[in-house]
Amino acid sequence: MSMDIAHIASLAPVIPVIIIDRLEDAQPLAEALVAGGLPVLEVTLRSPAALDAIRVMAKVPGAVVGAGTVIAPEQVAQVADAGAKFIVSPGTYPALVDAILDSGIPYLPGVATPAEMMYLLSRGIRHQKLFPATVVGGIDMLKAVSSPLSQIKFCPTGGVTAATAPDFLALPNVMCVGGSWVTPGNMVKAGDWAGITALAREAASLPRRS
Ligand SMILES: O=C[C@H](O)COP(=O)(O)O
Ligand SMILES: CC(=O)C(=O)O
Repeated sequence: MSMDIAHIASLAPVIPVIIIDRLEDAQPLAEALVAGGLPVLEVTLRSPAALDAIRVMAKVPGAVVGAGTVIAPEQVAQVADAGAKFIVSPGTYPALVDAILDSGIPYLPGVATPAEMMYLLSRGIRHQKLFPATVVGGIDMLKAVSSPLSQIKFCPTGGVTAATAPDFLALPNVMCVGGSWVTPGNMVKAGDWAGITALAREAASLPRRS
């Protein structure tokens, strides 16, 4: 069954944003996050291992694995081939939107300004990622656009932490948040999967308003 982005975003309050340096970490990391209650995993195309990591993680029971840092139209076929269930981009532009909508893969595009939000609305995209959230206004930005652009639900990402995630999730126009705090590089390097499951469990228990 194919899932739309609203459904995927509804599966957990936090989407871990993951950089895989060693392919052998992919499976245990995905298992640790799913065990902690975070099934939606964004593997960023920022390392040579990323596409293979998506392939490996997609086989982990319960995981819904997407590709992040998709910045060029030609990457869409690559992530589709790897089995990505959704696509995230840090920003957006028409040729990228065209390629991703054509692929039929659920899309969570990054936006930083009302103009970009409105452009995406004009393309029928109501679920958007505010990025880099804390740099472009964070909570204040989300509150400011909540009335004029009330159709949009956001996944703020970039600078969100365990401490600030509850404030974002309390906003009515926030569906979930993204962040790397549940996959600290030192814990991945050390293979501290139990520690990552504990972080994921905390994140998965965060209440959200919408
Ligand atoms: O590039 C940043 C990722 O999207 C996540 O950001 P973060 O490390 O601030 O949580
Ligand atoms: C920032 C992010 O989530 C991305 O690179 O797609």
